[in-house]
Amino acid sequence: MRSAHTVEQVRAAEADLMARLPEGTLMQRAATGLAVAISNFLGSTYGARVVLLIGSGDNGGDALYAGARLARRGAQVTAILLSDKAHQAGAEALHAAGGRLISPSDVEGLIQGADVVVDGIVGIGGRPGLRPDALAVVRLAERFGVPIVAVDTPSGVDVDTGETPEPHVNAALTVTFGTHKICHFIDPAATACGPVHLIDIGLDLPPAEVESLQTSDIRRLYPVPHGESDKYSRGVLGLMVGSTQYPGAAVIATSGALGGPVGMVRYVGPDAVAEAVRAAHPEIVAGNGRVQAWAVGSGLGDELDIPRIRELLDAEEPVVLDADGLKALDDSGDHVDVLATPHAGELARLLDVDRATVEAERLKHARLAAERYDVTVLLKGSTTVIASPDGQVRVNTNATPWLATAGAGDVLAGLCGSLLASGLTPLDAGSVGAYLHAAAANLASSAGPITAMSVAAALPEATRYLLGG
Ligand SMILES: NC(=O)C1=CN([C@@H]2O[C@H](COP(=O)(O)OP(=O)(O)OC[C@H]3O[C@@H](n4cnc5c(N)ncnc54)[C@H](O)[C@@H]3O)[C@@H](O)[C@H]2O)[C@@H](O)CC1
Ligand SMILES: [K+]
Repeated sequence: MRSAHTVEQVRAAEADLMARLPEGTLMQRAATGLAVAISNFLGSTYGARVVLLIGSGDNGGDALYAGARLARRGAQVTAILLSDKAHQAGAEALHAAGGRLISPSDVEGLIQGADVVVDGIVGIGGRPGLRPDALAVVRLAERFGVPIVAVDTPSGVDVDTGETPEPHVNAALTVTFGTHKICHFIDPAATACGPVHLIDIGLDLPPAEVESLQTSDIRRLYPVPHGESDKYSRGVLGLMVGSTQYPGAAVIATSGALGGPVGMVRYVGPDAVAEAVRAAHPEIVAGNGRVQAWAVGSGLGDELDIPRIRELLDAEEPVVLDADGLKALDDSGDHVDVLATPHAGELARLLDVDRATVEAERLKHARLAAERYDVTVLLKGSTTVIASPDGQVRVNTNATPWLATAGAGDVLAGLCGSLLASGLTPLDAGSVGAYLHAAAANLASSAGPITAMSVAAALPEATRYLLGG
């Protein structure tokens, strides 16, 4: 599991460790890792032209010490001082190593000729936005296509929320220390980070508020059948999806469900749709019967039956509630067994705000809806946020933009239903489902277009690969 801690948690852990170590040890650990990461990014350090953007705090200190290391290995390092004060010992170290320190005037030629710009403007002490001098230099780097390596966080983003209300750095690589910060996982800031490289500086951290699954977590959580398993004990999923208006949703969601761990799928819906589902998937059983979980809502269109869905929500079995089905959600009941899977527009309707607000503040709104409706909310998007009513959050960051295609949500609903039916909690089902869905999309896509059905078809192979088969 990758963890993202809040600034407050990081500061407390740093203070604790610093009290036990000689002064400056942590910054040296950070700067050493940063210098190695920049070297690797550059490929060759000797003769490389490195420009450091230096703010007033320790983030600039990290950049200055890393710059000194690079200068000693033959790089031409220039630090642009963007504040009246800069980390003094760091500035002295850079000077002693042969680096230059300059003011931000007349730097166009310097930036144009740089191989890399290192963003040491602000880190976890930063507020959103960039001051005019910093913004001007960052814009120059963008104009000349010079890659920016961000120290700890891309300056200007909101570190604890992943929001980007003001101008900020867009990094080609972010090198962070001790633990991930929330902005590394949650869009739009996560996109501004580029790939994130974590350097261990020995912090002892409390449990994280925000986590992101890795392959080892999929192996730990996936319900792999064993010798005693039969189709019932593996779980039976009931699907109430699709309509005569949208029969394709039923076929696609069924593909997603059958690509998951469930032992059997029952389809409940109009006869004509059941026929279409059976034609595509002869394995399914049509009609009501005992199930361990439901997936409800995708493509119901005008045939949405709110009282029937509310009956399912009130029953014992856990439910994935998708698309049109979300209209049945009310904020009065106890829905802890429900995994709601809205996109930003649907979540906006649930919270009576506009879609752009949800997209700009994804973590906040996923948490708000989880709390208000007492459900686990899986907010779909480039980074998918899964928030449970008890405050735990998981984020999926491995999706390909090609996954933004019609029917992909139906696959996810079926897959998450399959995971719920085989016994996972809504938080685990949502986070494992989002991970596998993205992994299958990556496999099917190989950087090209995909269809929802090709994503569903790639689920077994992606799962086999992740489980180590
Ligand atoms: N505390 C520690 O032990 C360690 C800290 N490290 C580094 O220290 C950083 C935190 O350092 P600081 O607490 O000094 O804070 P920063 O360097 O992030 O910010 C410095 C100051 O900049 C000002 N500021 C805030 N927003 C701004 C903005 N938008 N534009 C311009 N100036 C702004 C504030 O006065 C703030 O205190 C971390 O991100 C990390 O890079 C690392 O060296 C690892 C160890
Ligand atoms: K930074």
